[in-house]
Amino acid sequence: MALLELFNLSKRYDQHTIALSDINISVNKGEFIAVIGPSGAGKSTLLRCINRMIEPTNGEVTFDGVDLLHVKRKELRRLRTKIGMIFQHYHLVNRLTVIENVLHGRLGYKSSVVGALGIYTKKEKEQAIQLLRMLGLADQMYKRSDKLSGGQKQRVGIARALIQDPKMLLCDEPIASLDPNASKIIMDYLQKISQSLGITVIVNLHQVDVALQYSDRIIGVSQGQIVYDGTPTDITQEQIHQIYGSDFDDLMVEMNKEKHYAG
Ligand SMILES: Nc1ncnc2c1ncn2[C@@H]1O[C@H](COP(=O)(O)OP(=O)(O)OP(=O)(O)O)[C@@H](O)[C@H]1O
Repeated sequence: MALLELFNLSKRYDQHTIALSDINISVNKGEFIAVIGPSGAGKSTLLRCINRMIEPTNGEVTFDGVDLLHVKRKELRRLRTKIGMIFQHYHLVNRLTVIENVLHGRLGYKSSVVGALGIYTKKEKEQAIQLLRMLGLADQMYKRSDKLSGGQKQRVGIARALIQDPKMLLCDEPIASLDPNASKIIMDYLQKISQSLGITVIVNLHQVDVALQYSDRIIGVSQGQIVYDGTPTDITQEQIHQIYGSDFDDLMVEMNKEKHYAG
């Protein structure tokens, strides 16, 4: 059985903006999927419709056998703990320490009172420490989060998502604010997490070369529709051109620049 299925998923923001139309995707456990496409194609909307951060206009989202669009609030909250989210701008609480930010990932499991008091079990704290060690942040645990580099902040974001004990991670442009070195570290961690923990990863990316390098499957989105769904080895230059349309030339210039910097 697929872990996630989208049937005819559509999102219309207003009369003139159809961000997604009739998206159909079936995702298996452990898959590493890169969603690529030009700016405004609908990548963010797609990711956010999956966990209902954005309400889809039509269609169905089935996650782990449950119809997500018709569950009650409480059940949605429970299911969302199984879907970790990673953001371009990290969404950390700056004045809190690294470990406190990671523990925030447990809030979905707690009543609002217990959560507001910052009460966490010994087991949760041990798990936070273990995750921070795994992500190379053992020395940073008690630092304020705003003292970290971008790449370190994103690793805190990953630890916060993992402490939820998720079955799937949705990553919305996780490396768009990072330099190539930090980007590589983050992508390597996401790949390792997917491979060693069997967690499904869906990642929106601007960088086609990164998508080709890391994913098992590429979903190309253009003007709210899927125009490619297949392996990175099968995708042709023409298909990349079709996905990016008039942005294709800029993309090639960017890719060449990155190659140049990488030596
Ligand atoms: N809150 C909103 N209200 C109205 N229109 C929106 C809203 N959010 C996004 N859109 C529009 O929906 C379309 C898809 O946007 P979306 O952000 O999903 O694209 P994207 O592929 O993630 O782009 P980018 O790569 O630039 O982040 C765009 O035309 C955008 O202008």
